[in-house]
Amino acid sequence: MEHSAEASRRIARISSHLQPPSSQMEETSLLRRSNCRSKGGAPGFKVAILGAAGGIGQPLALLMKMNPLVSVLHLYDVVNTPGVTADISHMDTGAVVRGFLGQSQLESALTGMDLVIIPAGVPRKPGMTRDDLFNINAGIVRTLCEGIAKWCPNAIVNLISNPVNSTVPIAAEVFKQAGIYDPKHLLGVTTLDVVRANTFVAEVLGIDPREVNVPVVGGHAGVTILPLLSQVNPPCSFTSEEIRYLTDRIQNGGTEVVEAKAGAGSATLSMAFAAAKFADACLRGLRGDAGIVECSFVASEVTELPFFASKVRLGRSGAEEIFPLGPLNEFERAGLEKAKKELTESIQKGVSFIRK
Ligand SMILES: NC(=O)c1ccc[n+]([C@@H]2O[C@H](COP(=O)([O-])OP(=O)(O)OC[C@H]3O[C@@H](n4cnc5c(N)ncnc54)[C@H](O)[C@@H]3O)[C@@H](O)[C@H]2O)c1
Ligand SMILES: O=C(O)C[C@H](O)C(=O)O
Repeated sequence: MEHSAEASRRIARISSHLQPPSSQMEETSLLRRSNCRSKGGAPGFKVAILGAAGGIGQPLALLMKMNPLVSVLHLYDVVNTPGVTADISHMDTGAVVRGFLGQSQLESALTGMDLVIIPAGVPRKPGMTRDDLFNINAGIVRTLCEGIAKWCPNAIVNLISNPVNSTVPIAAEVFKQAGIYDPKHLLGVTTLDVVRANTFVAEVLGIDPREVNVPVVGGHAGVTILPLLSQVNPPCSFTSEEIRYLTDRIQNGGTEVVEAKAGAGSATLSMAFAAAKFADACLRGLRGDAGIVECSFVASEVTELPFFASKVRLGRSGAEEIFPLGPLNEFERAGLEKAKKELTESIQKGVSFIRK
């Protein structure tokens, strides 16, 4: 009785639920997703994360799935996206999540996207500089940007992969070669420097970090990270000892995390928080909200360098306005000269990688 044909069919059905989920989950359920009544068409923006299975990518995927402005979330990586996608897709928030694995699925991952966030690439280990990542990450960023140029040429791009001071110029050159470059669409993510600066300044002042806003300009590596402590909001003053301590801690915040992780990578959780904050600002800008201002490493005429991080106003077409640096004190002017010297080389290295 128990071994009737019907019982065998039931067992087969149950075990089909236990198979590892595919990226779309369609093979594993009796009711296929395509047969569900959901139209998956809630209003909102379509966002892709490239490198979504990594240390930053996973918590960033979680945070973007929680963002009410996101209607569709595409998770792309060269490994492990089926598991990450199955996991994130069970969150009862609005965004529909789809996973994509490997180069052959890059086209589907990118087609129709409004915003592409790129944390793909290798992180630092103790003793390394961000520039030591160039040889591996430059090629990864080039390939992914070639895909963006082909399949979502109008998307806003948030570039996280290090060295940001070189990967943003690489992306710009790829887009120029493809004939689709719009400088307003390409934004290097330096939000973690601002997030750290707000935290460390708040600690020194003994106030809530959510009430602090520190502009951080220049770039995203060592001395190119230039906190403008004379322009902190709310206005405040520091002793010269506090200025030296804060500048050093903000410039070396990344290294502080790399050393504490002792070989297990660099900042991932605070970075996912910062990237989600910046992506949300970009989406609010795309929606047409007024007065959205964030620091970002963008094509710029604020200095004589072709790229520079400073405050930008985000709008429907991306980085719509780039604000000048404002008055700097003597300490900051000296810091600016050091930052520009290193930035010039990093930018040139990125440009040459594509033009060579
Ligand atoms: N801009 C910033 O402030 C900031 C902060 C922290 C880390 N980062 C940088 O972000 C990058 C990622 O850091 P992480 O800790 O998440 O590293 P990770 O190694 O944990 O994750 C990187 C992910 O990228 C994926 N990947 C590799 N090649 C790929 C490709 N061709 N296409 C798609 N995905 C690919 C890997 O499979 C992996 O899942 C590093 O370069 C790191 O230095 C930048
Ligand atoms: O420091 C790193 O290598 C990662 C990142 O750029 C950071 O600032 O934390």
